This record gives sequence, C-alpha cells and structure tokens, in this order.
Amino acid sequence: MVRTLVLVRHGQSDWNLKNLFTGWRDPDLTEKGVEEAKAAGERLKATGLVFDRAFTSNLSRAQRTLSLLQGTLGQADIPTERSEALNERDYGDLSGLNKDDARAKWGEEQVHVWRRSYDVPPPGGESLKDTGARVWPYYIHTIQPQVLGGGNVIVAAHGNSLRALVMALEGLSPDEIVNAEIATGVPIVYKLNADSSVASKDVLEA
Ligand SMILES: O=C(O)[C@H](O)COP(=O)(O)O
Repeated sequence: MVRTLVLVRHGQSDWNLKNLFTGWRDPDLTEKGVEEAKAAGERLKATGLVFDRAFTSNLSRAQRTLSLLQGTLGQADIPTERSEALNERDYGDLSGLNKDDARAKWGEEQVHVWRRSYDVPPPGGESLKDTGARVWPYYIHTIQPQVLGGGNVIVAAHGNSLRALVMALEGLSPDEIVNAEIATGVPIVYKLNADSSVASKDVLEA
C-alpha cells in the first residue's frame, strides 16, 4: 500500500513581500504567491497523484493556495478540513513589525533565535515547541489515520507549522530544526511506511 503525504507552504503573501512578521494575521497572497500556488499544482499534476483528503489552516493565504493548487490539478472536490491547529506560529508582539526593523532594535542574533530556535518564544507569542504542541496532536489524531489508511493526503499550511510537522516526521533534533527552511509553494512529497516512519521524501522544486 502506498501512503502519500504532501506538505506545501502557502505562496508568497503580501506581508512576506513587505518583510513583516505575520503569524496569525491574515494577509492575502501576492500575484507571485498566486503563481507559486498554481505552479505547485502543475508540479503535483506531473506526479499523477490523486488526493483523497486535504487539510489546511484557518488563514486565507493557506486556504487560497490549496484552492488554486486544486484548480490547476483538476481536483477541485477534495474533501477538506480547516483547522486553527495548522495556523502559523503566533508571532505575538512581533506581528506586523518589519523583520529588518526588529533586527535593528533587538539584534540579528536575538531575532534569529525567535524565528528559528525550538523553544524560545517571541515576546507574547509561540515557540516552535508551542506550535508543535498543537500541530502534532492534530497530525496524529486527524491527518495520520487518513495517510496510514492508504489515502493520498495534502496539507497546505505555513512555514513554522510545517517546520513543527517536519521535525516530528523526520525525527529532527532541536539543533537540527534551526536550519530547516520551508520554501513558499514547493510541495514536499513523503511516502510513509506502515509504522508511520518516512520511507522517502521528494521536494518538488521548480
Ligand atoms: O509569520 C511569518 O512572518 C512568516 O510566515 C514566517 O516567518 P519566519 O520565516 O520569520 O518564521
């Protein structure tokens, strides 16, 4: 039995373009983000995958990415569940601030720790560990049973909610996750073994 799980980060958002911390704020995709979502659909179409289930967050940029991608795939009717559990990490007091302004104010190193460390939360926000504490149970109880049951599943979500998921799937350590980046609109195709471990990983770059 083939068990396929595809993860895709939303296309470029308006606030990605403006270099603002976004978190739970809800900007739309840019034109480039729309094109990235469609291109992700084209690349998935070339794999021949037919999806049984889709999961996305409560934020428009991920939902719209999923729906544009489905349009290009020619699979508009995939049963879809939306959940806050898949939302981006809550960036707390940093939300809406420019990332370069934050570096000027708090220093390059501190901002990098807030953005990429495992367990240091940004002020008033969630660490990656906090994000994982909602993403992992949702994955285990809701997404994984669909995959292990033999369905082809796609998850359209966010840079840090997907980093939390990738960390768990690949068994990465807190040190290793610091270097993990998820590109916008680039599908990651995992094949899983029956015991839920990863059999293969294929990153569908342009
Ligand atoms: O919420 C955000 O600002 C971005 O989607 C992810 O930002 P990061 O790369 O700074 O974590």
